[in-house]
Amino acid sequence: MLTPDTKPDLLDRLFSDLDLSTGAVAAVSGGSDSTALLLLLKDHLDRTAPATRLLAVTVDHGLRPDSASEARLVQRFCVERGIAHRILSWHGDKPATGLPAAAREARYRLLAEAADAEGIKLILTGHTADDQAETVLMRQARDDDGRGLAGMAPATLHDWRTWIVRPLLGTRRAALREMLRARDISWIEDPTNIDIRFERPRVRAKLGQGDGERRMAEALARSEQAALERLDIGRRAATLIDAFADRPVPGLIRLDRGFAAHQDGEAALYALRILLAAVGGMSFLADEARCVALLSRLRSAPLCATLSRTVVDARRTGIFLRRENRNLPAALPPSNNQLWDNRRRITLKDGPGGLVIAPLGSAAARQASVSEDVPQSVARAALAAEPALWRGAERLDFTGGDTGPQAISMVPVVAPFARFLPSFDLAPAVAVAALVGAPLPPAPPFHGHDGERGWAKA
Ligand SMILES: Nc1ncnc2c1ncn2[C@@H]1O[C@H](COP(=O)(O)OP(=O)(O)OP(=O)(O)O)[C@@H](O)[C@H]1O
Repeated sequence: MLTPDTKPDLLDRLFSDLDLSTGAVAAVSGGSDSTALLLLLKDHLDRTAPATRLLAVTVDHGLRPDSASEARLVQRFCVERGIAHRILSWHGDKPATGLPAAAREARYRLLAEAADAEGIKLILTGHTADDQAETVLMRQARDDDGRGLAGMAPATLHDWRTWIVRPLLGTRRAALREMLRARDISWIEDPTNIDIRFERPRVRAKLGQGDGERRMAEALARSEQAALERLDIGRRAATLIDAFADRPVPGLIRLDRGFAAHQDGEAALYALRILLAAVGGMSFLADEARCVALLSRLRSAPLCATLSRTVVDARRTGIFLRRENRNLPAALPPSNNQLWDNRRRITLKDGPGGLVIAPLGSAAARQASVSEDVPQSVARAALAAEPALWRGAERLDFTGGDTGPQAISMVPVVAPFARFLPSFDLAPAVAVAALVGAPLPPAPPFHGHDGERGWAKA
């Protein structure tokens, strides 16, 4: 446990696993945990690698009257210690519902942009064991499918490019605060952290009473177990995806019929949930109970069903998955780093140049040449829902790529993990990436433990 007189080598263990070669962005709100993170990291770097670039970033969400002055306090704190610091403000529209989730998305986007601008590949946050226990208890209360009980992953890949790491996830908040007090350092108390109108502060308050310590220890033990299980089932699902799935034409996944009858039914179920989300362009895995029913029907008869925006067409020759042809995005000019239908990432070097992206459509798909070993109607229906670039009525290269002076790419993504990929799910994410033609994700930023953390395949 961390105490004020904790030996440097023990402290260093928090960071010694990390590949800090491109530098680090520390996400610092000014609260106790992220202030402690910044100080510990600075100490570690001063001792072990003083030339490493360290940038502290504070996001001003503009949601509380004091947020701007608090950000400036953090700035002063950093300047006094010779730490580079930036304040980034969340401008865009603030939604009336789902505000915390929108704030979180914006925060990570801004942090990733700051890292990108400096060529830094790593963001560190101050999430603690206390945060982890709260997260697990909240998810448990929601009758989660069990995956969520793993809590926060030690690392999460943002936008398939920047790793967010949580080095303090095994450290208690009280220990960090003790360390700060011993150094005579104060921190900002965010009033929303004790506002019991919100769920997390309510859970936090309960953990501070009576048998709170025991409940916290139980929640942490449960999350460790759930994390191991999630890694394990992810690896088994990845093995099945590798063995049973291929992509005969863009937008179409074929599963060998043996997939549905595989003896590792649990892994087949997990693989199916991931594949349905990937094909349908969904951020969430397909519903577990409905997939159980679907898998069992797939074992016996031919069928055609729709789940998670994906048409499941099971025939004698295979189980075919394709994006349903409803509710596809309307024709729109492409914009940079946009996710199209949550299935393609658009990268635009110049302006849209009068181009629009729209589904290929069935008329054009009918003219496409399709390999003989796939049912033609199925292949064409899949192609019709794929994105194409148009200039007026003229269709350009429908798979994207360079279009004359315009450089546009429309690279496949692994929908459920395109924005956030928890390290727990790395193995199936890599398997689906290889399947749909998405680039492989960057390896997690840990020395020597890649296999253990799920980077088992690439
Ligand atoms: N406004 C912000 N600017 C930069 N980073 C932030 C901001 N808000 C949160 N974070 C990062 O996310 C982590 C978890 O956020 P959370 O909201 O749980 O913490 P907090 O109460 O704001 O502050 P702390 O974790 O520092 O006590 C923080 O430790 C910090 O690394």
